[in-house]
Amino acid sequence: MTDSSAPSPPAPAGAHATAEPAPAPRTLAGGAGLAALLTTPDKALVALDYDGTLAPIVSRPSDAVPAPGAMAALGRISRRVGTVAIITGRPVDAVLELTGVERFTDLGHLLVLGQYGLQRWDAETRQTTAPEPLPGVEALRSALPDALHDAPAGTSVEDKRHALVVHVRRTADPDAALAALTPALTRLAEEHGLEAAPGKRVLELRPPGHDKGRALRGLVAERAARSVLVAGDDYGDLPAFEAVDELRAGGLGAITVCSDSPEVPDVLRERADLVVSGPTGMVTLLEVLADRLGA
Ligand SMILES: O=P(O)(O)OC[C@H]1O[C@H](O[C@H]2O[C@H](CO)[C@@H](O)[C@H](O)[C@H]2O)[C@H](O)[C@@H](O)[C@@H]1O
Repeated sequence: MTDSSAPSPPAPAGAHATAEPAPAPRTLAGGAGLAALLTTPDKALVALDYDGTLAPIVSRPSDAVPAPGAMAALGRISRRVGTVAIITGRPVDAVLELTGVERFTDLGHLLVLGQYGLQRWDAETRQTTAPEPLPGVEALRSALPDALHDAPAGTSVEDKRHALVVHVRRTADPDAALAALTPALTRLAEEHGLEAAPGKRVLELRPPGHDKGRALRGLVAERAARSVLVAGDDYGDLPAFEAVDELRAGGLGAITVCSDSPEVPDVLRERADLVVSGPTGMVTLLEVLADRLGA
C-alpha cells in the first residue's frame, strides 16, 4: 500500500544538519522502519545488494565497480549503525576486489555475505568463511560446454566455485537467448542437485536453499536487530523483501528500497517502500542517512 502522507523520520539528537531532505518512503510501514533506524541506529541492520544497487550494471561482471561515493557513504554508515551487510549473489572475493573494501580501516560492523549467504567475510576479523562446494557443481561444470554448444554467440559462463552463472547480456537478443536456454539449463541444474534462478540477463545454477531471505533472517536474529533497511534491484532480492513482511509481523521496523532501472522486475519495484534512481540514487540516499546519523 502506498501513502504519500507517510511521516518523515525524526532527526536523531546531535545529528548534523543536512541540506538534503529526509528520504520520503511511500508507505507508512516504510516511514516507521526508517524512523526506527534513525532513532536507534546501534540496533539497526542495513542490508544492501551489490550489482545494480551499489554498482551500475555493466556488460562484464569483472567491470562492475561501485558507483562514485558508494563505498565512502557505506563506510560512514557502518560506523553509526549496528550492522551493515552487503548481501550478494557475488562471491566474497569478487566483492572485496571490486570494492577495495579491505583497504578501508574502521569499517564498524561490516559484513559481506557472498553467494546468497553461503560465504561470509567479516570486517572485524578480515576472514572469509565458506563451506565446500556441493559435488554437483563440479559435475555441472563438466556438462555445461555441451549444454551450451548451440547457445547464441556472446553467451558466457561465470564460475563462482559454489555456483555457475550463464550470462546472455552480450548476445544479440538477450531476452530471447535467456528464454531459449532456461528450460534445458533448469533441467540440467536439477539433475545435479542444484536450482536455476533467474537474474538480470543471467541464469544462476546454484545450491538450493540459500537465498537472501534466509540470509537476512539469520542476520537479524544474530545481531538482535530492531530495524532493517533492505535495498535491491533484482529477482534475487525478492526473498529478502518477502522476509521483511514476516519480520515486521514480529515487531521489527523495516524499510525496503528499490534501486530502479528499466530492467528491475515490476514485482520488486511495486513492493518497495522507497524507490531510488539506480546506484546514483542509492548513493544519495546513503549520504543523506549518514548525514542524519551524524556520521
Ligand atoms: O546479488 P547481486 O549483488 O545483485 O548479484 C547478482 C548477480 O549479479 C551479477 O550479474 C549482474 O551484474 C552483471 C554486472 O553488472 C551484469 O553483467 C549481469 O547481466 C547482471 O545479471 C553477477 O555476475 C552474478 O554472479 C550475481 O549473482
